[in-house]
Order: sequence, then C-alpha cells, then structure tokens
Amino acid sequence: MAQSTLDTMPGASTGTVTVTEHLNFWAGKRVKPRQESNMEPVFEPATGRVLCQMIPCGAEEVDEAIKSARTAYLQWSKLAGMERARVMLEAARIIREKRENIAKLEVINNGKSITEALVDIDIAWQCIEYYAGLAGTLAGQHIQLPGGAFAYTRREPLGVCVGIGAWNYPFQIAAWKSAPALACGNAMVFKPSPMTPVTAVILAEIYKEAGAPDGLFCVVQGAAETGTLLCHHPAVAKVSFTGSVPTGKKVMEMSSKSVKQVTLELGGKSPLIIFKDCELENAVKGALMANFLTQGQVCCNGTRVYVQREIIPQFLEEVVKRTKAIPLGDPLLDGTRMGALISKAQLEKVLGFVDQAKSQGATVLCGGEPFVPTDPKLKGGYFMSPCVLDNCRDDMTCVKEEIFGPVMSVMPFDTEEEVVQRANNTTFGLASGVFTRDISRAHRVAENLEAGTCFINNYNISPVEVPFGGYKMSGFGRENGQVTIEYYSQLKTVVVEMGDVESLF
Ligand SMILES: NC(=O)C1=CN([C@@H]2O[C@H](COP(=O)(O)OP(=O)(O)OC[C@H]3O[C@@H](n4cnc5c(N)ncnc54)[C@H](O)[C@@H]3O)[C@@H](O)[C@H]2O)C=CC1
Repeated sequence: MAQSTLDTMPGASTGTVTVTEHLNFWAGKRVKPRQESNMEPVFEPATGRVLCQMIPCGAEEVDEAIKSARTAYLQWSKLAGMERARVMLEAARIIREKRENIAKLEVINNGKSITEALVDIDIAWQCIEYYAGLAGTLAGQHIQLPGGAFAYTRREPLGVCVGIGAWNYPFQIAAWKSAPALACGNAMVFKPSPMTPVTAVILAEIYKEAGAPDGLFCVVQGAAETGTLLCHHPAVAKVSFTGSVPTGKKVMEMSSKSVKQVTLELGGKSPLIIFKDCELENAVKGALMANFLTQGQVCCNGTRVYVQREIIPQFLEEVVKRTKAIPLGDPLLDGTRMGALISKAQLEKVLGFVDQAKSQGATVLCGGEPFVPTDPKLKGGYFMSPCVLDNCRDDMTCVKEEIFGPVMSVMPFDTEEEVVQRANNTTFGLASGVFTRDISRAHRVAENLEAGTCFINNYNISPVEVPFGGYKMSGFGRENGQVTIEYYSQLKTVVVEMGDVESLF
C-alpha cells in the first residue's frame, strides 16, 4: 500500500506537503471522485501554495454515500450501547496514538498554530471517549398503567445523519458531530468545508480501523451544491450544521421540506464584560483567549469587550502589550501562537473591517495590518497582526458584525444594568463572559445575558462534558454534554395490554 500523507507527517514542514489521495470515503474505503472537471484548489494558508484539489461530489456520489451509511446503520443500530462504546473507545485510542500527525496535517490545511491544533485533536478524542461512556447508559422508562397494562419507552437512533462542517475546526467538528450520533446508533455522512477537506477522511479511516461497520462514517467532499444534495436527500433523518447564519437558514429551509431534524451552530458577536473589581491580569488573559484563538476565527469569540470605565487605561495598556507580543508566523513551530487566516479572501475581508472601523471613528491601538514573516517560504501566507480597537461604539460595524478574524473591539461602560442591556442588543446569542470578584454579580449577569454559554472569570474553554450552542440567531440544538443525546435520538413509546381490549365499538 502507498504511504499515506499522514505517515509522512513526522518529517513534514510548512510548504512541503501535497495531498494526492482521494478525500471521499464510503463503503469502508477512500473513493475516487467522478467529476474531476469541477475541481477547486485548496491552499496551505501559511504559504499560499496549493495543498490539494477538492473535487465535489455530485448526486450519484452523495446517493452512494448515503446508501452505504444506511447499510451500516441497519447493523450498528442493533448493537448494544456497550458494543458501540468499545468501537468508539478504540477510535479514541487510535486518535491519541496519531494525534501529532493529525494535528500537523490540520495545521497545514487550516493555518492555526500547532499548539492549538494539538488541543483540538485532544478535544476530538475526548468527545468520542465521552460519548462512548454514554452509549451504554441510553435507556427508557417503564410506566405502570391500570389493570396490569404498562408502557415503556425506548431511546432509538434517528437513522442516517448528515454533518456539515466549517473550516475553523475541521477535525474537531467532525468528532463533535459524529461522536454523539454514533453513540446513539446512527450513521453519519459528513461534508467538510471545501477549504479544509483533508482531515475528516482520516477520522473515517480511524473509525473503520476501530471496527466500525463499512459506511458508518462517510465523507463526501464539496461546497454548497453538495451540501444542498445532502439536505434534500430523502434518506437523511437529520442535519447538524456549523457555519454562517445565512447558510444555516438555507439548511433549515431545505431540511424542512422533508421534516428533517436540524441542529444549527452558527455565528456570534459575543460580549465579554469586565468589571472594575476583576482580577485584572486574569481579565486581560481572558480577553486574549476570547479574541485570538485560531486567528480570531472562532464562532463563540468574545469580540465585544465592555470594560468598566475606571479601569480602561490599565486594561488597554496590558492587553496591547500582550497582543503585540503574540508570536506570529510559521504555524508548525512550537513557539508560534498565531498562524495564518484561512484564505486570502478572509484576510482581505478582515482587513476591510479594520479599515471600516477606522473610518467610523475607532482607534487602532495595535495590529490590523497584513503581516509578512521574514521566512521567505511564508511570503505568500495569509497573515495579519492581531488588532485591538479602542473608542468603539455599539453602532459601529466592527461591533455589530461577526468579523471572524483577530480583531478585538473595546468599549467603556458605567453600570451593570447598562452593560447587560447593551450586551444583549444583538441578534446573536452564542456566548458571553463576565470578569468580576463579586460572586452575586457574576451569577446575576450570567442569568441576564441572552446567550447559550456564559463564562465567569475565564473565556473559551470547551470541555466535552459541557453543552455548547446558541440562543437567538446563533442557532439551536446543542453539541457536547449529556443533552446532545436528545438531539441524536428519538423516543419510542410501547404500550402493552395485559387484559382484554375494551372496545367502544
Ligand atoms: N460561526 C461559525 O462557526 C462559522 C462562521 N463562519 C462565518 O461565515 C463566513 C463564510 O464562511 P463559509 O465557510 O463560506 O461559511 P458557510 O456557512 O457558507 O459554510 C459552512 C459549511 O456549509 C456548507 N454550505 C455552504 N452553502 C451550503 C448550502 N447551500 N447548503 C448546504 N451546505 C452549504 C459549506 O460548504 C461549509 O461546509 C465566515 O467569514 C465567517 O464569518 C464560517 C465558518 C464557521
């Protein structure tokens, strides 16, 4: 067998890798794409080189993948939870074994730093391990009825589920969606973002190696057209989507045609509120964690930073000092803490937001410019210096819209009541954060913020045991935590008569 790209990772460095293997996966193997004429180049963000070609799946291929998933589902759904758990635990073990190679390939395709990618891969196997633990606990209820009759409920899978992923956490999203799906007895067909096609197929290989039936986790490549085929397919029971609000709305609309269940993880413009009684150093660290992970391309980022007026000077001084010190450059080097944005278009879009902020009256305290590393191989990369904007107002575009880049907007506030009202004045509601030493205030603010998550005295930690998802236009349904079992299963009621039928007729 030819050496896989993953096996070449130990010696790989930025600018050296080309992926030529097939990136579709169903019926237990990688599948050659049919329509090479529609291929699109995929770039390595740190260099701007072509990493591979993404060749979208058409209707026949989507149909084949779904049929293959359906076959696997019929077998997998009949296993006991503990039997499914065994396969999933083995998959988690294999990911742990290959974590460094998977993380490296993720960096080459996504541009984030290796330090972060390793965390992403760890969260991926932890998620699979967590749901493996829950697989054996799925159970129904027994309900006694008059005359010895009784009913019981069974928690059953939905069938073939579709996962549609974004490019910011390619491998982790595939794990977050497949782990609860598989634990409940479903099969999944996953479509990664066309910009990050290379690691989901590795997860498919790992599930197979772990003993999953052929077809249990399939990967189809493609963009909007392939996504549309998946959302319209009559044999699909559920779509779990991560991405932008406009696409999420389309997914919901398409899924409604055949009444498919939907989970939507959409964007955000989350508020981070810093009170003057906070522990300032932690608040500063929290603000950096809330804004600069994955070059700021994180849906739950706390990009509207509200700081109580009295501490604004100290806060800004410290935040700017630390932002300027973020090591930016080759994402595969251990010391790097910020890599390249996903694409040239994304870089230009983010720089455009900074220009617009300036024209609307914001002050750039640092960054916000294209960054050209000294290493010649990175000259074509999509780097920008992380940016802190001061003198922002709630009506500015940079404060209202999701930028999806390393841009923090800072605004003063005076009172708790005022800041909570301003924080909630958005159509989004994914996350929020508060820094204060006053515990009553912390819990009161958490209660009053309209968001799916509120971090108290920290930001952007996402343990797999904890539910994650949005309020308002940030979506619905949850990922992670016990509750997600409910989004990948359905309840059947079985009513049992022990006596004679009392017929009215
Ligand atoms: N909140 C989040 O987690 C994310 C937000 N975004 C935001 O969205 C912007 C655009 O990024 P995109 O990757 O283009 O996001 P997108 O929402 O268009 O794409 C997300 C996924 O949906 C698929 N898709 C696109 N059109 C579809 C359709 N009609 N039917 C089914 N699937 C479809 C894409 O191929 C991709 O796999 C970013 O600049 C960012 O602001 C992007 C990614 C993640």
